[in-house]
Amino acid sequence: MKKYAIIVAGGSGSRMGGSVPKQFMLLKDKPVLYYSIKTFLETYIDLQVILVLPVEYTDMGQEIIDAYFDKDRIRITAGGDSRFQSVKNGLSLVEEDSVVFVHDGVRCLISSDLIRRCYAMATETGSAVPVVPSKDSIRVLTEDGNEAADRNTIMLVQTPQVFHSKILIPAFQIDYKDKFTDEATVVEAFGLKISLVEGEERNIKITKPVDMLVAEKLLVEGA
Ligand SMILES: Nc1ccn([C@@H]2O[C@H](COP(=O)(O)OP(=O)(O)OP(=O)(O)O)[C@@H](O)[C@H]2O)c(=O)n1
Ligand SMILES: C[C@](O)(CO)[C@H](O)COP(=O)(O)O
Repeated sequence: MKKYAIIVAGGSGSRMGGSVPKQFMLLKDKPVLYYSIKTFLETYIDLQVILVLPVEYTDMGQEIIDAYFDKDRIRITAGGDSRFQSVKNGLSLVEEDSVVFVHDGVRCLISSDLIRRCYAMATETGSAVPVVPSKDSIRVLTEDGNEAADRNTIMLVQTPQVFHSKILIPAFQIDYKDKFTDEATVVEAFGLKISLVEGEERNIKITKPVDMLVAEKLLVEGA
């Protein structure tokens, strides 16, 4: 079946700061986004990338494609005001029944193993969402303070989140709600159960400056 990877890179990176959004910052002399695109294209030869970018950074994205990739395998579309809207814009370019990976462009340490694991689960059950356990203790905020929670009941969510297009496209017709921080929340609101897959600790989301340091170190060491 046809495979699409919607790589969402339409955000502004406000928590990171800097002169360009974090997806264009350099890690080992290449943009963060380069690594995410490369791993998907290398994992499956029949996969097409849909790259979602802030409209004002379309040219910068095109330069990355021209410099490193086969332009016939990548299409660009404009991001929206929310991650939800950016994914929805990407989905509008999905042309046929397919397996759709949605991946944060800033999770640049994604591995082919994880991509394949998610694909296997999604083709078996219709969905795949990678998660890792919490290394820290957890506390829940309550009306009168806070209380401990059992961390064994909590999992931290990553991307790629993978679904059949027949599920994801209709699910994204729903009206936006603040709780839609990822595809799993949207598909769940659509009434379906989510299948979890073992994620990877190194599949970090570059969010703050410290994450660039960690990613650089992991890339250098190939760890
Ligand atoms: N309107 C948006 C918001 C986010 N994203 C993408 O979703 C991923 C995860 O989002 P996050 O880390 O929150 O990125 P930003 O929104 O850019 O960061 P911040 O919240 O700090 O501004 C990123 O690859 C980001 O580019 C997107 O495509 N469109
Ligand atoms: C989708 C996500 O990566 C799951 O952890 C995450 O929710 C995206 O980041 P945001 O800060 O919620 O936009």
